Amino acid sequence: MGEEMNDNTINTNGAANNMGDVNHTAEQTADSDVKYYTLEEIKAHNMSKDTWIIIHDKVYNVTSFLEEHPGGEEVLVEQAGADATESFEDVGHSTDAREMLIQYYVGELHMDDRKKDGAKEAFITTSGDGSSSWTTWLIPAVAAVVVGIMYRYYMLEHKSS
Ligand code: HEM
Repeated sequence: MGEEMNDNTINTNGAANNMGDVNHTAEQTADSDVKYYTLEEIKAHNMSKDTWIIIHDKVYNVTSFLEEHPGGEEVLVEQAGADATESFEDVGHSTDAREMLIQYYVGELHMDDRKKDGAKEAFITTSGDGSSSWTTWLIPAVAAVVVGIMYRYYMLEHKSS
């Protein structure tokens, strides 16, 4: 659950997104044709000779980067043709790494293939938190009742002997 929340925060404020957007917007206004790729199209680039990955709904062709990747070629090929956002974020890549993304940018993930947006996930997370705060008082309350009962029994036994 912590991870989900973390992911949301990154989606909203993520340096990669913001930096990417700024740079890509400049490119886009120049020739104003952003390419949108469906998951189906991206999936075709799933081999070491031709490796595309998705990070935060942006599509990157990392074929030429495979051998340079400090984390190794294998991890990238494993994610080839798929969404690597979670693994990319799990590693906690540096700002330098995020800036490097720009040079491999080829387009955007098609709207229909994007996961439901952060707002909905945030809602689920929030309602999840609500139920966990409900359990946070219930558990100590039950524990207190049990301890109370045990104490009474102890006192009763202690009195009679
Ligand atoms: C185009 C996308 C990517 C770029 C530009 C990139 C770049 C980098 C860079 C520059 C580093 C050195 C450490 C740092 O500066 O953070 C690094 C390390 C690493 N990366 Fe990536 N990376 C990418 C994608 C991924 C993905 C998708 C994964 C996981 C599946 C991954 C796993 C790792 C690992 C395991 C390390 C080594 C961390 C360590 O040894 O401490 N990377 N990456």
